[in-house]
Amino acid sequence: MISLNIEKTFGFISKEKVSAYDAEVKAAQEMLEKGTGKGNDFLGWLHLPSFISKEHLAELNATAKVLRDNCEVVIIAGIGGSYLGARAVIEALSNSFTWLQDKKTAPVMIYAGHNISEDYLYELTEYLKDKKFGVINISKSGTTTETALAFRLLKKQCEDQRGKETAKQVIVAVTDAKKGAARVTADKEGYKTFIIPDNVGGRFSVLTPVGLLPIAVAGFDIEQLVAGAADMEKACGADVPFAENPAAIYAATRNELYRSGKKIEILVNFCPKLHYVSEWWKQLYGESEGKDNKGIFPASVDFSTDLHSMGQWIQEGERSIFETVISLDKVDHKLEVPFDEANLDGLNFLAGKRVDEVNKMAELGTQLAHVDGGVPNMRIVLPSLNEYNIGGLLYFFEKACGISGYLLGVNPFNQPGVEAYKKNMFALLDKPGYEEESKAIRAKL
Ligand SMILES: O=P(O)(O)OC[C@H]1O[C@](O)(CO)[C@@H](O)[C@@H]1O
Repeated sequence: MISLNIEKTFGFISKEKVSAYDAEVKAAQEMLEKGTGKGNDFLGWLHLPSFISKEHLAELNATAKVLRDNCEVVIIAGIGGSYLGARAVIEALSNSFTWLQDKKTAPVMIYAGHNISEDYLYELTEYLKDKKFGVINISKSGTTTETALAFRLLKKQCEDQRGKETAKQVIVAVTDAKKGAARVTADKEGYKTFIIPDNVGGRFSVLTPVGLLPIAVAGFDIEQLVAGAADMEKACGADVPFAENPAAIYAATRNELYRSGKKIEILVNFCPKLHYVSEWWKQLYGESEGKDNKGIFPASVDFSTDLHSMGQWIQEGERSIFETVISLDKVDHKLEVPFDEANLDGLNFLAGKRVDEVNKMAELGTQLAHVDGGVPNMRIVLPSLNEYNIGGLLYFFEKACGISGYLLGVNPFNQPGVEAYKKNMFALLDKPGYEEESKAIRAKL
């Protein structure tokens, strides 16, 4: 299970002030538990891990098997919360070069419906031309343009290449129980469907079929993922005292840092497999807290890579940032730096050391340098990359986000601001029903 260390924030904020959040956090936990806070119709994620049944997981695994048995490639069509959680888990647990390996143990997983790039979609459809592929179409609203557009292309291509009957076996929809175009299409075509519960918002949906189905298709153990989340649900429960509750401490510390003028939180990893965990986290916190002209700006970096690009800014730029490091304790493989007689590169001081030891010293050196440079540092220790630990990490962030949003005084479960670009785009594209907006926006051009 993960652990949290906030010692390296205490040169910037006081331990006493963080501890003083106890009452506020209790109130936030109570609002979540009793459903008395803002956005209380979207609390379905709160006890989701402990409610997921064996039968539900078996049904997901059975559908995953159909896709695994019948597809060389599976496209996950979705955007935001409808793909980031799945991608975060799959990339964290996969071999870094999985798609280049000759011996495949699972279909190649490809993501679409998260951009509107013509080149991306053209190149994808070209690649798929000789592939037996399937699609998981994921959209809670069922009407998101990026996803709907990609799915329209993929559905046609799948039917053209594999025939309508096979296409029905290898296209699965994850969407609302009743409404939206994705639901209408799935019902009409007779696709297997999974429901995204009404009371679970997109960014909190990784432990629904939105995340679980693609993760199972990729060959990972969704029972262990859910078990890790369920144990974290207990560890972060409302009955767990503040000082022992990692979600409470994380939420309190980041809010105290924010109140002290640290407006940007940078999520850091030293393992590229965690890149999409950060992408998922950015949506979770960005959409939940960035409203009412408030909110910590969630940013992320992959170290040590980005130490050579963003390192300068972090070390010496405006002191409005803090870092939260996901520190991977145990790596999966062993690789030692070889001894070289000639030592032309001068690296013999590392000979015999594990590559991970070098990485760990880079991590420690960075933490000390950044703290010295005025950047408060929190550290989340992830024991190793497996389903159980990742499940726990995801739930930890979700729970802390719910608490943190209430500490900030916003509704953490809506995202009204996302509509502005959509309205303008539809007006510019002359979508029926947007006639007035079209006129108004053209007048501005
Ligand atoms: O699942 P949907 O409805 O396609 O939405 C995808 C994403 O788009 C948003 O609704 C923003 O428009 C996110 O909150 C969500 O995760």
